[in-house]
Amino acid sequence: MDEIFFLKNLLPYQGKAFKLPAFFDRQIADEYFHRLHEEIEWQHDEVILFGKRHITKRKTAWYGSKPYQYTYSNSTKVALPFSKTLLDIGQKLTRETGVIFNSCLLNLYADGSEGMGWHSDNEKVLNPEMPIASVSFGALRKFYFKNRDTKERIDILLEHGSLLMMHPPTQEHWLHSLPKTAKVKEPRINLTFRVIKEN
Ligand SMILES: O=C(O)CCC(=O)C(=O)O
Ligand SMILES: [Fe+2]
Repeated sequence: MDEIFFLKNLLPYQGKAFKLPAFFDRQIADEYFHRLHEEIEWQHDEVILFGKRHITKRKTAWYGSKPYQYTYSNSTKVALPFSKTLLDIGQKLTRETGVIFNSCLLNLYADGSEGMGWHSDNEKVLNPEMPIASVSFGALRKFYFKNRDTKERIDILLEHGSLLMMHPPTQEHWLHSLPKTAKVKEPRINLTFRVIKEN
């Protein structure tokens, strides 16, 4: 699979991350934001922390080309079939990157009071040789990488209509997070297209 070779690697070592700030032009990105907002079966996540059930503010959804199961924080989701918009976006990703993504995790952040803590996308079900493609619509938000060993932090911005590609071995060495911020009052939708291992 080809990397987008003419872009600068955002990570100084132990990984590869590339950003296309305007993967979708403004008008198409607006249209996708609205379509996804309406079309996707958004649900609040249930997480169990120290034995206590919590409902997250952030809304999520899990889609795929097969009913793949996905487990995190003690809850298992079964993928819904790719919607029209997700198929369109997935096809464009395949045209531009050569990768066939078979699943997509979606997050809807109502405003800057919602974010995502430090983690890496290294679940066992994912094919570790394949990149993860992160597409963002809506509010401009900061996104951080942090190296597991050196703790070095790399700060980037994820624009409306942007694509962030994270290639192996990024997930092994770098955590990422979406920091909360009081400045952002608008919603944002993020899609991470992934490749689930086939047995
Ligand atoms: O919203 C984002 O940009 C990050 C989402 C993310 O890291 C994830 O879904 O694993
Ligand atoms: Fe992630």
